[in-house]
Amino acid sequence: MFENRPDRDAEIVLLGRSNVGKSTLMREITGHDFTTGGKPGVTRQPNHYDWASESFVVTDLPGFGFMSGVEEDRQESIKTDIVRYIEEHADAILAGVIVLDGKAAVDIIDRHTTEEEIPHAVELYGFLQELGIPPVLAVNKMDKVDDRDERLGDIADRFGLVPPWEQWRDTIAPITAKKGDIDALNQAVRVHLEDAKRDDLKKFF
Ligand SMILES: Nc1nc2c(ncn2[C@@H]2O[C@H](COP(=O)(O)OP(=O)(O)OP(=O)(O)O)[C@@H](O)[C@H]2O)c(=O)[nH]1
Ligand SMILES: [Mg+2]
Repeated sequence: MFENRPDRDAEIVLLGRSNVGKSTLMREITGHDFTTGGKPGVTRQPNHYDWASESFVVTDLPGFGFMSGVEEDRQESIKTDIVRYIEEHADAILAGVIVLDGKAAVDIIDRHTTEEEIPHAVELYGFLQELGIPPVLAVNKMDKVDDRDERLGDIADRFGLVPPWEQWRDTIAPITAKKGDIDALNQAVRVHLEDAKRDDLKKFF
């Protein structure tokens, strides 16, 4: 179980498969350097960044899905811990940012869509909605995507959002975290902070 969460009454969480760029995005949001790496499974415990003055914390959760050198049981238990964490702190969480690799996401989702299986990211999206947490899809690594609108339209479709993707700017945010281009995400998060009547936190995004 994850146990190092600071006691704060407002939170934004970053979720997503390993290696999609969660910790890189965390660095861009907070200005603080978190360990990032080329190998999946770098982050094993949540990274929390909190502002004492505002009772606000941003949390970079460990990646789920395939992690090199991590046993399957361990991967399953990380997933269970993530689900429990979200359930436990649902009242505080004002948005759940699901980070996707813009270039790989559609293929990964399609590969895992069968009669018995829902892809993790899609499952997580529905899970957040059930708990009343607004999900935001941060479509990262857009620097590697050439057919931008088509790709974003496919991603919208896979999450049950009717294309064109531009109708869903509160939910779909194309970004390139590595280059600090995260404006679309900041805008989406600000909308949800406003909805939660937490305009005081908009200055962080
Ligand atoms: N091309 C490109 N690469 C990126 C971008 N953002 C992150 N990366 C790279 O993707 C790799 C993984 O980034 P991390 O931030 O460590 O990913 P993570 O999701 O935290 O990974 P885990 O901790 O393993 O779950 C690193 O090599 C980053 O430099 C981006 O916008 N574009
Ligand atoms: Mg990480």
